[in-house]
Amino acid sequence: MFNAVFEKLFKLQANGTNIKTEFIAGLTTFAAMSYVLVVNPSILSAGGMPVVGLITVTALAACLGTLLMAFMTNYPIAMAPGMGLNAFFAFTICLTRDIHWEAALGIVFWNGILFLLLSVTGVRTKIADAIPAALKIGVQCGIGLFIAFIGLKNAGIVVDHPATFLTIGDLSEPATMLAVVGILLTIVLFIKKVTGAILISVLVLTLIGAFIPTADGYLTQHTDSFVGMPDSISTTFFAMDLMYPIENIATTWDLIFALLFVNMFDTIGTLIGVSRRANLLDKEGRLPKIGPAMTADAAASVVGAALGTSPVTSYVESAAGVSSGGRTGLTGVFVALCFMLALFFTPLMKVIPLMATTPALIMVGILMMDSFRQLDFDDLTALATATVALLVMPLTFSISEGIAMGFITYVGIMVGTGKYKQVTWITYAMAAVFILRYVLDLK
Ligand SMILES: Nc1ncnc2[nH]cnc12
Repeated sequence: MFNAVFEKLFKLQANGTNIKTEFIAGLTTFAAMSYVLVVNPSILSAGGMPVVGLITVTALAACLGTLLMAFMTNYPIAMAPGMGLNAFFAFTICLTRDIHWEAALGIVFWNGILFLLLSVTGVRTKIADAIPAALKIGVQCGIGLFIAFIGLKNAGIVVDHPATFLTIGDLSEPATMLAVVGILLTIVLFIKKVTGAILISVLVLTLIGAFIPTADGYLTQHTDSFVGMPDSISTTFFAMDLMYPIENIATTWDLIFALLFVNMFDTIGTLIGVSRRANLLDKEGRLPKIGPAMTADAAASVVGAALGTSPVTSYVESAAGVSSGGRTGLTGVFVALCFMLALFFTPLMKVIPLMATTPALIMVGILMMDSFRQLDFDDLTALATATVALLVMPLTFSISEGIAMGFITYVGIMVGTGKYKQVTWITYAMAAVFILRYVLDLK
């Protein structure tokens, strides 16, 4: 019976998949992105939000956003409050600008509405189509490096350094060492074609972590109970101050614009990157349902603001599930279910160490790099454009900056080499907006 319903809703056969594959893909994507349940509350509370209930808010936002994407597009793309976007919310809007979190949620709401308007009017689709093919490859690989970098940072394998910015961490630390072992384990499992390799490694690392002592207990903290009722979200639910951004438009417009920019290009980059990996692009390299995908993404931010979190966005970690075979919205339905179930395991969720998710992130990074070979290495314009995007993303910790720099590089080279007639006006317009944004320092 389920077979028939799922077949009808998600066209499993036509997409070369089945319920079991989609189930494993859903678990894998969830495993790769589950850190959001721990990290998002800690970042939002750093901006002054009351921490109680934020795990519930994060899980609900991820669940609803992912379901929107699953049913509106049938793509295996999961959503959750985005990293980077949450940092912008907490550190720039709340702390630097001294705006109360309820007013900041109002800013997120209006950003979502504007985003929605751009999506339903098709402006965003035109923008996505204007991205040159080489830049799309650079974006996919750059996101791979970005996500691998998040993993390396979470595990302490790469740490900051006052003279060189970055350096190798202390690999004699048991947690860091375990992450390194986990990375190798994941790669070996993948080469051996073990189904659910990423998920297995997260679970193995969490288990081993329970036996590794640290200064304050064990790496995977021991807990008396694994299950419990979720915390209430009454403090943040519909707490957004919708009038603040309107009444203070002179001081909030640039924040709304910045959020809109980052959100839009994070989304475009992620959608293109993940769908390239899932072979969802058509012959011209375009994503057929990019319009509905963007609308779902924008609507999720509005829902997120109402629940009480920073913008909800398409997650690059979806590439983990795609790598284990996920091809349809059914993957997303399983991800959403996992988020719902995780709520009742809040005590258990709290003990999965951050570093246990590192191998998943590194593996996704490695897999996303493989499309670099599709680049025409004899075409220096393509190579330079893709390389700039690829480098800038991890180094600036931002998908958007990578896209911006890639656009500017591409247009700069085309104009400089006299091929300016081959560039579409919308690509020129995009490059102009990016240049203006840097010149006016609208970050
Ligand atoms: N901002 C973001 N965009 C895409 N994927 C993400 N995964 C975590 N944060 C993300």
